Amino acid sequence: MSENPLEPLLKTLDSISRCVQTHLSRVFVAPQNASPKPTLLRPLLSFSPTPVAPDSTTSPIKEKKAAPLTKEELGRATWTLLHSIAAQYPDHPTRQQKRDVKELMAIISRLYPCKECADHFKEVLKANPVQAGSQAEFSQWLCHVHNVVNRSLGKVIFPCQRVNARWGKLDCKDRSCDLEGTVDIKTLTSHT
Ligand SMILES: Cc1cc2nc3c(=O)[nH]c(=O)nc-3n(C[C@H](O)[C@H](O)[C@H](O)COP(=O)(O)OP(=O)(O)OC[C@H]3O[C@@H](n4cnc5c(N)ncnc54)[C@H](O)[C@@H]3O)c2cc1C
Repeated sequence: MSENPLEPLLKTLDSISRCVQTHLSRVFVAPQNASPKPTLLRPLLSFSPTPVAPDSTTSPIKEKKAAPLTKEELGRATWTLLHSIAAQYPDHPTRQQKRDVKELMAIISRLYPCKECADHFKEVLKANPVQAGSQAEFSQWLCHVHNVVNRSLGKVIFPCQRVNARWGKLDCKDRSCDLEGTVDIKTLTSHT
């Protein structure tokens, strides 16, 4: 069996490291009867020939095992984005914002990464043209088309009067996430 030629050296360095660690812990760290945390006593440099597993209690990143998204996960994420856009949509959108929202729906119906869903959504849009004259109108329209998709999949119909309770404005400090729309002319005249 071939042995790593550096093995004896690594073992020696490891023993030295442990000796120094024990000595320093007696002199500097451990008061009488205290049981110091082992992590505090870990040597700054370890020469252990076997790799040390990362400490799961202190490692900040816990990666999810990579796996392709399912159609359902993609759907939930997309509806979350769309209902959040609707919740943040201004009460008095600009002409550009109205155009953008129509374009967004048209793009989703062409590029949504599930072909059968995209094709079905094209039909849904044809039968239900986008209504985005205000926040209330757009969020109700979106709720309705989501229900059309729900119905086609045999899912429960969502009560659209509860859409703002389910998808309220984002929790951003001082409403800093709100989109700016046009100035409300009625509000302006009532202040003059
Ligand atoms: C544009 C689009 C088209 C799709 N087309 C298809 C398709 O053809 N075939 C297919 O298999 N899948 C399709 N999907 C995916 C499908 O709609 C669901 O997202 C998926 O099946 C997961 O469903 P879910 O029950 O977890 O809740 P989802 O339908 O994803 O809803 C997420 C959450 O939104 C809330 N919600 C539900 N309904 C409404 C509503 N009407 N208004 C407001 N909030 C609501 C509920 O709290 C729910 O938990 C499509 C998704 C999108 C975005």
